[in-house]
Amino acid sequence: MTPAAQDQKLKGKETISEQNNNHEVSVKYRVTVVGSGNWGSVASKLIASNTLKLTSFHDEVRMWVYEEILATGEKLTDVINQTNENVKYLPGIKLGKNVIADPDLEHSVKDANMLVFVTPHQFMEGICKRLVGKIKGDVKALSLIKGMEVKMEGPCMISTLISEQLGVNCCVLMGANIANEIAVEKFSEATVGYREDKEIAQKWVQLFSTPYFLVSAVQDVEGVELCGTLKNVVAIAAGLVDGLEMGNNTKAAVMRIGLREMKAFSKLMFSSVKDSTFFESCGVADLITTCLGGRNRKVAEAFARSGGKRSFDELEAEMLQGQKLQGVSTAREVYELLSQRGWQELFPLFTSVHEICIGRLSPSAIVEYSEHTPNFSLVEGSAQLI
Ligand SMILES: NC(=O)c1ccc[n+]([C@@H]2O[C@H](COP(=O)([O-])OP(=O)(O)OC[C@H]3O[C@@H](n4cnc5c(N)ncnc54)[C@H](O)[C@@H]3O)[C@@H](O)[C@H]2O)c1
Ligand SMILES: O=P(O)(O)OC[C@H](O)CO
Repeated sequence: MTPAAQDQKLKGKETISEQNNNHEVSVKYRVTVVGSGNWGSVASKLIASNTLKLTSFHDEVRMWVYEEILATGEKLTDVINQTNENVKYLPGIKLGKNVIADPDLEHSVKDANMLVFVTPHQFMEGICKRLVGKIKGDVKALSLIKGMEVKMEGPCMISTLISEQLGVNCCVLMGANIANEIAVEKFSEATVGYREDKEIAQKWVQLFSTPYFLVSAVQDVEGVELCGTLKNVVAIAAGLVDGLEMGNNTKAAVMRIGLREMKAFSKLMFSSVKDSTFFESCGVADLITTCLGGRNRKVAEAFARSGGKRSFDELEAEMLQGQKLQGVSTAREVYELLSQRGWQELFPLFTSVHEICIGRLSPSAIVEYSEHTPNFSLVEGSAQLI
């Protein structure tokens, strides 16, 4: 049964039982979105359109905003609540009157039983620390965050960070999802990754699905999350290729090699990762859209055009007006894991992206073969490891 049909059935039940003065619908979920950047704002809009329609959710969607003062001197939160628009991160789009911006993190989550996390990944450790002991006992979490942390024992996915620090079930939602396109309701797909509880995954599917946003669920949290995370490194490579004006064949080659490295790396880190996940929206589709139209690609192109003379930080600040890249830090994190294991040569694309980002190699090294630069043909070696 589709989520819409499920809810229709639920609504039917409620009407009938209301007439009988016997409510069958007892649980109403309250949703808070932690994060309000470009994707955070679009996610709030999607959710808010559904909570109005679905009887098992409270209408109001609370959105935690990392407060900032705009050039006008006004607080971003006040402007969002007055205009119903995130004028900084998603200008021109109405979020829905039932989206309430809240600058107080602890206050924004206190009544929620469904928490959607969508901030740049580097801020999540601090956010989780602040939330310990501040959320309800029965909370379910969903991470839309593409990124990971590196610990002594290996990669720590953001969903694991959330689960472990807050003691909650955490699913993920990733996909070919350039936020500005979904904001204007262009058709897209997404993948929910879940661990064991299919019912919880279906609740997330229901909360996000619209006729223009098709969501499906797969039982592979790490696979889905690693796809979303690692494609940002490949997007940097694609942007470098664009900046070097190498053309479509080269870009396609970089995408193919990148996909192989994504799969090999994911399966080496988590043996549970499924091959089929790479054919979902979170896999090959996200890789394609990011390499064609994402922010990582755009800034990497500018970096290559500057001959590597301008830093990613400088270009990010100039070109993205407060939005954040995830690919450069993810390349560093992946490199750390590869170095810990002595695997750099098995992942030449991931390795060279990091070395280019830090200025150790020139941007053109992404397509050069020499004894001093990583040899792409070795990518076959990484495939043999799995
Ligand atoms: N934008 C997209 O198209 C898109 C699509 C899918 C997934 N994602 C992923 O969603 C996540 C969030 O990205 P986004 O696009 O919503 O954000 P963004 O890059 O547009 O905006 C940056 C956000 O970080 C906030 N911020 C700045 N400093 C902070 C701090 N110290 N603590 C907490 N927050 C701070 C800003 O207020 C802003 O909300 C990322 O992991 C990204 O990869 C983005
Ligand atoms: O703009 P990017 O490069 O952060 O990519 C955006 C989304 O992840 C695409 O699905």
